[in-house]
Amino acid sequence: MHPAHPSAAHIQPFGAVIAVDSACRRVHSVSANLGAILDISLPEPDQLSLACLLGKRLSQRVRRAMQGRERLLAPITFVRPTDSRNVRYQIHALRSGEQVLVEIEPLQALGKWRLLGAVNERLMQLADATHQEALLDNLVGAIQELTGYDRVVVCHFDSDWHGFTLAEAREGRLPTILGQHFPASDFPVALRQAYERNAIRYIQDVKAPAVGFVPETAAPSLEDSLLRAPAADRVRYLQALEVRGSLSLAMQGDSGLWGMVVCHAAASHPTPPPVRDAARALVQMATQRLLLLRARQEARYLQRVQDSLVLSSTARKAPQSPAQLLRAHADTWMTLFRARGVALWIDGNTYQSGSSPSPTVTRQLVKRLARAHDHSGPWCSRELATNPLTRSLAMNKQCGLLAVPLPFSLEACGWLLFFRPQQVETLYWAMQPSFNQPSSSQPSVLTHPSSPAACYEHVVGKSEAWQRVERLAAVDLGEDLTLAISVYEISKLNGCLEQERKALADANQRLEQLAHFDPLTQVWNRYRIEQAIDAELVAAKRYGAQFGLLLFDVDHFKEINDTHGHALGDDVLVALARLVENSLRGCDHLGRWGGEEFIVLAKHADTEALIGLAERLRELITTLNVEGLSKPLTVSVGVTEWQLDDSCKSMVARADKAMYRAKHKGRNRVEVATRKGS
Ligand SMILES: Nc1nc2c(ncn2[C@@H]2O[C@H](COP(=O)(O)OP(=O)(O)OP(=O)(O)O)[C@@H](O)[C@H]2O)c(=O)[nH]1
Repeated sequence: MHPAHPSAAHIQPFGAVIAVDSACRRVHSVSANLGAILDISLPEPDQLSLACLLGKRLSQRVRRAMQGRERLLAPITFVRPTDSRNVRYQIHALRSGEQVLVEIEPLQALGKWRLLGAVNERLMQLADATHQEALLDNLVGAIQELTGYDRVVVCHFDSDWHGFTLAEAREGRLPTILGQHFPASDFPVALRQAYERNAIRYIQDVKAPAVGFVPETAAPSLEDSLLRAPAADRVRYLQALEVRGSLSLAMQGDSGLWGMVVCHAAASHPTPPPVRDAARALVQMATQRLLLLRARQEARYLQRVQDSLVLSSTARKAPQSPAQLLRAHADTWMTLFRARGVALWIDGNTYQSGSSPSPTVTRQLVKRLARAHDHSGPWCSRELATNPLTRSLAMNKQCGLLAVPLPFSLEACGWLLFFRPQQVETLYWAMQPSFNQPSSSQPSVLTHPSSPAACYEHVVGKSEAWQRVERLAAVDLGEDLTLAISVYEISKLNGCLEQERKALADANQRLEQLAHFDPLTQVWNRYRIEQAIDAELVAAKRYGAQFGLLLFDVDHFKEINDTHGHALGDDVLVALARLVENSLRGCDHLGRWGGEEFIVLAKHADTEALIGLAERLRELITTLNVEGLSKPLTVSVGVTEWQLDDSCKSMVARADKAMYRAKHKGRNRVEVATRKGS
């Protein structure tokens, strides 16, 4: 809406400018209309000082107010009597390079209190607005009413600096431009910066003849002057919009220019300084309110994302794998981030949902991101087909990407990837964009010009833009996911450790079984019964406890094997061991000494008790019934009691001798070892 070029040193005729040195004393040049505006005749400029133009007191006041300042904090008003009446003026001053520009504007009489009342009422309404739409409608309505312009719009800048009219109030003399776009070339960087220094631009009448400076050679730079005359291309531009008078007010967001309030009039439209200031106050209030509403909206969105971050809290109780996480949450995430596809890339594995590229393409994409993206924040693009990082990847269905690194450790990184499809957007341009200087951001495809001053363009190859708040929320989600997946990995490792621990315990148990038990009969083996005898010997020596051994051997076992087979022989040994073991006291132990020989370790027993036990066992064994066995089973038993200085070997040897004696004496009997070991 505003061509960029600063005007040459000309001002608009409704005010006058005095260019003085930086100390506000010596006059360098004055606008040619100064005499007419102040109703005085001017001497030659090189004879002039600010004091002789404004009077000593006023010039001193200006000098003091400008000390150490870039511009006056508040305008200074003064009254000058002329022949017919007193004329009120307003002075504004600002520095421009090495000079100070003193701008003088006559003030028309205004219904001051009426203005204040109207502004106050509107300020209250703006402060109460609860939605952006209502707020902006209120704002344009208030400014239109206050200033009387034919058309007042709010124009918001998108991420490409194209302007878009969001709200409009009209009196009917100019056509609507609501919902239309203005190309970024209308708002070049220099102009945007100028709005940061001076929030108001005002053109009373584009057709008014511009006023030069005297002497022309000393004309100042008027870049930030409110009085500056519009440059020729701006005049053409406004005329193309059928606009003669314009007032623009910047809306400064927290990260630069959010938008502008632009007032247009079809005819010359004098707007007195107090009205401009009141309009500016309304815009500032509305901008503050807007920022607050947006901050609240963002906070609500972030809260929704936070509410979806149940992962880290539930993760500890029931850790989920990346695939499970994606299955459970992909739909919620896609809704929150307005995405059609989501993918997780973790440790070389891809998990995806919705419209995402193939795992191979995802792998390539992640590799490139890891190489090119050098900080921990998110990476995003809405034009994957033209972005140098992604243009050679086959992602036809995906047009926009928001990629968040998941920092698992210094070496390992995963990625959370959101994909958006192309969104064909129709931009309604307020006038033929080619009207202005061509620029890279100028739309290239234009179709169906519906009128000389309006046309529309289909913008292809772009997804919806990723909002700042979405990028912030994605980082939150990324951190939460990193935590949840780490918890899962740790619990998986713990699970493996637990499995290994159990396997080790099982192996130890098997080893213990092998080391201590006879594999056929499952009673103690020779090694274990020897251990038990040794332990008992220690106890006996220390406490003098009585104990003894019964060594028994199956009679004619070879015959059983030979007659019925080795397998039945085995069955006999198993049945015999079971029978004897079950008949023993809990403190006594049975062990297989080897072949068909067994030992009973009988505790707290003297010779008499040992003999009793041996006889009981011998008789019991004759009752053993093994299927297939034709004759009753008998054993020969050697009994020995513990003697001082005994060892396991000596005790077993004595029992063995006694047992052989039993064999020799006819088998199926009990023999007690003598003290000497015979
Ligand atoms: N089925 C089976 N036979 C075994 C096992 N261990 C040893 N034998 C057999 O037991 C038999 C023992 O025979 P011998 O030592 O001649 O004694 P015996 O036939 O019992 O005769 P006496 O002891 O003199 O009554 C041998 O044939 C061994 O092969 C075993 O675990 N299973």
